[in-house]
This record gives sequence, C-alpha cells and structure tokens, in this order.
Amino acid sequence: MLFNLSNAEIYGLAGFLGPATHCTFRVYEPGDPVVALKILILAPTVALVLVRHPASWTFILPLRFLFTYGLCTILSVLAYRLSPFHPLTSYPGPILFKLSKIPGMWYSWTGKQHHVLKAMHDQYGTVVRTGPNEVSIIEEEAVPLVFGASGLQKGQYYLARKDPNAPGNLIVLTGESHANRRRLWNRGMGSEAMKDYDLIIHRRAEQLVDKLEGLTGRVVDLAAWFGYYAFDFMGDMCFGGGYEMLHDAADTSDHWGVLERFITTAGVISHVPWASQTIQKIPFLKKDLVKMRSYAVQVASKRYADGSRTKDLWYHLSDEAGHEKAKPAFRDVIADGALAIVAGTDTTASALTTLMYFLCRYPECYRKVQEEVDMVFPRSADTMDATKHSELVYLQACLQESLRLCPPVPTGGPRQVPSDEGRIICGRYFPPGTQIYVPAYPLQRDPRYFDQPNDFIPERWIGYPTSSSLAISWNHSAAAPLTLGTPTASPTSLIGTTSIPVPRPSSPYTAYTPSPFTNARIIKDPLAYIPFSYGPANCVGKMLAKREILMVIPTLMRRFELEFADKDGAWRDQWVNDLPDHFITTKIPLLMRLVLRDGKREASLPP
Ligand code: HEM
Repeated sequence: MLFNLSNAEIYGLAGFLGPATHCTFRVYEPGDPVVALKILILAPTVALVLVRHPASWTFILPLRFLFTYGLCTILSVLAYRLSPFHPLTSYPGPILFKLSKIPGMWYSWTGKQHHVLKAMHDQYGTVVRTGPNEVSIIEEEAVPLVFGASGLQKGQYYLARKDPNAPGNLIVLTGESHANRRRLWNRGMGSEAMKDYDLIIHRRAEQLVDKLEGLTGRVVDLAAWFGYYAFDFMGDMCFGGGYEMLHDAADTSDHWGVLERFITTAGVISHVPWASQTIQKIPFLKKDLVKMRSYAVQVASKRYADGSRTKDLWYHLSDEAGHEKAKPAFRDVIADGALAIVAGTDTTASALTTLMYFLCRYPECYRKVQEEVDMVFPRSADTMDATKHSELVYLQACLQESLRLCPPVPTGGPRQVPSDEGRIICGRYFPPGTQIYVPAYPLQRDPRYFDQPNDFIPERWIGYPTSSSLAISWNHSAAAPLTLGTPTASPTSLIGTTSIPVPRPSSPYTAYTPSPFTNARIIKDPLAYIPFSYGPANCVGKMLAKREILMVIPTLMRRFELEFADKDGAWRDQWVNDLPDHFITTKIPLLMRLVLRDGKREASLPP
C-alpha cells in the first residue's frame, strides 16, 4: 500500500479515474472487447491495490469505490456525447439517440426503425444525429457521395453479419477483396446468366401456381407462399436444391424461421459492432447462426460432389467455367451461397407480397395490370416468357412504385468515414469514423423528390419520354422512368421540368389512360430512388429479383382473381405500416382469397 487516503479522497479518486478511463478509450479506441474490459477492470484494481486501507475499509468500501468509478465513467461518456466538444455536436437529433445506441437497438428489435428515422427527419431536417457517432442523411446528393465508387466503405456495422468461424461473404467485404468477389457474382447475375435461370424460375413459379390452385376459394397467406417460392428457388440456384417448402406447403424444417431470427438478431447487434463478435459467441444467440451455416455446408457439399448439372449461381460463384486465375475456396463459396439465401429470399418475397398488396388495395391498378397481362400474354402465350417483360410497362411501374413506398431494405446499413480523414458530404463536415446512413425509406418518401410521396401512383414512372430502356432503370441504381410508347424527347430535358408531355401510346398494351399525375413533376430526381442501393456494393441480385417477380405475377394474374380475404377494415391501410424493418423486411401474413378466373373471361382473351 503506497497511499493512505480518507474515504472522501477514495471517492474523489474514483471520480477522477472514471473520466480518465473514458479519455483512454477515446484516444486508443480499443476495438477488441476483451482489451476494453481489461482496461475497465485494470484501472480500479490497480488503484485499490495502491491505496492504503483506511480504518473504515471493509469490503463495502471497495464496492462503493467500484460503483463510483463505473458511474463516473458512464457520466463522463454521456456528458461528452452531449457536450459542445463532441465533433457531431452541430447535428440535431433526439437526446436519447445522441447518448447511446440503446434506442437504435430497441427500434431495430421492434422493427420500427424506418418509421422512427422518418419521424426524426420530419422533425429535425435532412441530417439527423441518430447515434453518438452516427448520422442519417436524406439528400439525393449524398447518395453517390456515400455509396458511389469514390464514396465510403462499409463499416463495422456489417461485422455482425459475419460468422466468426467462417470467411467473409460478399456483403462484409470491402475494397479490393469485395471487387474480386463481386466479379464472380456479376458474372452469375448478368443478363447472359439470367437466361440459364429461366428454367429454374419457371419450375418453381409453376409449382407455386399449381399449389395455389388447389387452395382456390380458401383463405391463403400469400406472404408465406411467396416466401416458399423464393426459398425453394434460391436453394435450387445456390445449392442445386435443398428446400422443398412449396411441396410441403410449410417451412417444416424451420429454415425460414432460423433465417428471420438470424436477421433480427444480427440487425440488433449490428448497432454495437464492438460487441457483436462477442455476442455471437453466446450459445443461445449463435444457435441459429450455426444451424444456418451447417445446413449450407451440408447442401453445398452435396452440390459440390454432384458437380454441375445446370449453370446455376453456384456454377458462377465457384467459377466452374474457369475464368479466374485461382479457383475460389470452397469455404468462400459456401459463405456466399448462404448469403444469397439471406439476401435473396425475404427481400424478393417481401417485394412480391407488397406489390400484390398494393394491387389489391387499389383495384383500378389491379385491373390495369390484368388488362396488360391479358394483352401481352394472349391465351396460348407462355406467361413466363421473359422476352415479353419489357411490354409489361404498367406492371413494372407498379413494382417500382411498390419498391419506393416499401423498400425491402428500408434502412440498410451505414457507411463509415475513414478513420484517418474526415469527409465533406452535402457541404457538411463529418469527422473520421462517423457512421453515415442514407436510408431508402425516408428518402423515397421525401416530398422534395416525389410529389404526393405517401401515395401509390404507378403512373409517376410512366410517360417520361426517355431514350433509356427499362433495363437501364434496373441496371443502374437510380431508376429511369419507364418508356410508354415512342420516345419523343431526351430524358435530360425532362427531369426537373414542371410540365412533361405525355407521349401517345403506340403499343396495344396501353389500354389505360395516363393519369393526370404524368403531367406533374412527380419524379424530381431518380437519384433519390434507391431500393437496390447504389454504387459498387449495390444489390447484385436486382435483375434476378425482377425476373422472379415478373415471371410469377402475370402467371398468377392470368390464372386467378386475387382479393383480400377481409375486404374492409382498418387493417388494409395499417398493413404496410406493420411491415417490420429488421435490416430486411421480414414476413407478416397477407391473407388473400384466390378464385380461378372463369371460363368466359379466359375465352375473351385475345387469341
Ligand atoms: C426485390 C428484391 C431485392 C431488394 C430490394 C434488394 C436490395 C438490396 C440492397 C438495398 C442491398 C444493399 C445492402 C447494403 O448495402 O447493406 C443489397 C445487397 C445485396 N443483394 Fe439484394 N435485394 C433484392 C434481391 C436480391 C436477390 C434475389 C439476390 C440474389 C442472391 C440479392 C443479393 C444481394 C447481395 C449478394 C448483396 C450484397 C452486394 C454487395 O455487397 O456487393 N439481392 N440488396
């Protein structure tokens, strides 16, 4: 014992050590939780050993000392986060969010984070501080600056999506390793590869529609059926099979359940990246991760042993064609195969479900789509003929509008300002290490970019004469308006003008009248449309998702009349608000009734 201190001095020491520990954390930023814990334990322990026990020193005093130390450390952190010395002090936001990540974790758990973010932007403006070290920006200008090629990299947030015992998959990689891995994905998701997948989609879409036919007249949960379709298809694509949810009419092995629990947990722990790797080791939390991975290993090993029968996604991810200098490691391919299931099932199922919801919610839109489908696919035509997709102008407009109002990745993950230099974005300075969100949900409902932003107006995507083809709107992250009829003017002259001439339809598929909205400045800036994100790490599967959707919806609408099981009631408007944002929108039931289209109607279809 070196020092003999009074009780008051001991508390004073604890009060000094707390802020000192906080300063140490700020300067050295220990990312490893074990190191952080050592610092937290070491400082008070050393202090306790060095001070001489005063007369009243019982075991109560050290406990009080530790309590005071802990309290002072926490108070120091909280005071700093609210203080004018914090580098993000000039950005407005709710106090609780500035103080800690706990509210962010809570709203991620409840699935309400997109609503909360929107409410915050409505109240505080376009740049809001959403965490101690985090901001959310809804400015179209920020989209390329954050997500673009010279923008920011994914940060620690994404580590929670990584299995600690497995190599990183595409979504957690950055820089050169991301570009190298993305090359394989791009090959597998390009338009050439797409044609090879038609048979696989075709088989599953037929199976879905046949199964639903057996349920006509009954109430079905369409959200569940779209999920079975997306799962079975993605299993075929990645591992040559594995899921048979359509056949079982259920998620009998709980694969979907495991996935959704994983997504929800990962969504929450992503908010505390420094703890995520540790949390993932907690047995009951890692159970689902282990189950998901071991299933992926099992089916991937089978796929590997069987060799390639079709050119599926695995074929490209494992570079069976031999384009790469070095063959990708088996472990990496499994990691990416499992990622494809995570990234490509709930997203597509959610897109299909919300599209069908909006069509049934707005019967006039349903009717227009049905007329278009009947026209594009006359009686003898194959509704899964992908070469006809470009003619489904109104259906695609409905899809774009549905993805605008309910993007399946409503908030997404943040990008990180490099740790060695700050960045200026939209004229504002963000210090090193700041986490920056550009969330699709509030951005796509911003009245500066979309008139009547909360209304479902598919027509806003139609009638903008543009030389861009529909494919461009899906190939680029920012959507181009869909072409209806013959282009009459260049696209650049139109974006941002107040009155847009509506071209006369030149195709028979435009039986509907363009809405008055087409004359308004509805799409002010397509950069604000980012359901598939933007830039080098945007959604690699967007063409595939579109194909899955456009093959199944016309087939469904040709065979059935679909309507809500309960046609009235407040639920109809509430349903979209209940869609949960757990990074990906997870499933909520959509109860529908399907009726086979009557013979008369079929007979009236164009021959
Ligand atoms: C309508 C359906 C879909 C939507 C709305 C969607 C949306 C997105 C978004 C917003 C991102 C960026 C996430 C981020 O930056 O954190 C993303 C990434 C990704 N998506 Fe999709 N997605 C869809 C379907 C698919 C499908 C079918 C696949 C096929 C496997 C897929 C595979 C991926 C992959 C691998 C990434 C990571 C890309 C990278 O980091 O380079 N997605 N998706």
